[in-house]
Amino acid sequence: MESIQTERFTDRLYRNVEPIWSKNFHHSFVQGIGRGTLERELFSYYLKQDYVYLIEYSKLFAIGAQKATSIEVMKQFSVLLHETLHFEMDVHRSYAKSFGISEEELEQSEPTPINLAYTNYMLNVAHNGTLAELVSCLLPCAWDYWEIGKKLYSNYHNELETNPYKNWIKAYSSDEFGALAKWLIQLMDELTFEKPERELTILENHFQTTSRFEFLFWEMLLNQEEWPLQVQNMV
Ligand SMILES: Cc1ncc(CO)c(N)n1
Repeated sequence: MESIQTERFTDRLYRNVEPIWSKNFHHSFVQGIGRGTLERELFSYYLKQDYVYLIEYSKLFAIGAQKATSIEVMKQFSVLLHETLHFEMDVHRSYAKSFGISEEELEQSEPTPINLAYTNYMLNVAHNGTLAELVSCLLPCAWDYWEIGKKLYSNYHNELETNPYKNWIKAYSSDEFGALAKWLIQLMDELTFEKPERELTILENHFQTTSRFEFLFWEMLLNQEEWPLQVQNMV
């Protein structure tokens, strides 16, 4: 007799945001990274904005460890925190170094309104919501970047050696980065097992919202959407 495989919650999440993730992959900023044609100045801008994004994003892993109810889950969040601060942000730091941007300059980048809205949304949910809500917010960041990395690698691997962004593509398509995303997917399925629809809908909404923020982030980078009305600090 055939066993009936019920759909995992993360399959449903994936189906739900597929049109958004497809737009993310086809975004001209992302394709510019894949082809290696993205202007260096725009990539530098990305490095700075993404660096301050990652500082806030990595705090979600610390809050995840705090909200975990088992040592296994705590350990895994501490691995995610470590890997983000070291492995992932090292990619940014080494690109910045080769572009003549100091670590201090990276850290002091002023987040744009979209960047700030995105990290604040996630941190608000992380502080006030359940562990499942926290995971549903950060999952598109890890999972969609992995999808983008894998697809860029498979579409452009022939030209990779001459692509200035090859280390970025290699990092996000790597098995190491994939393993972190896969663990979060598995955790999402465990945390939602046999949960009522009313709770699942809330998670689905967070997942959609942060998937849309991913799109807005690429748009913001391409158009360099800064704050209006620049002000100077008084010294
Ligand atoms: C905006 C953004 N989303 C996701 C990731 C992947 O961690 C990243 N580096 N930046």
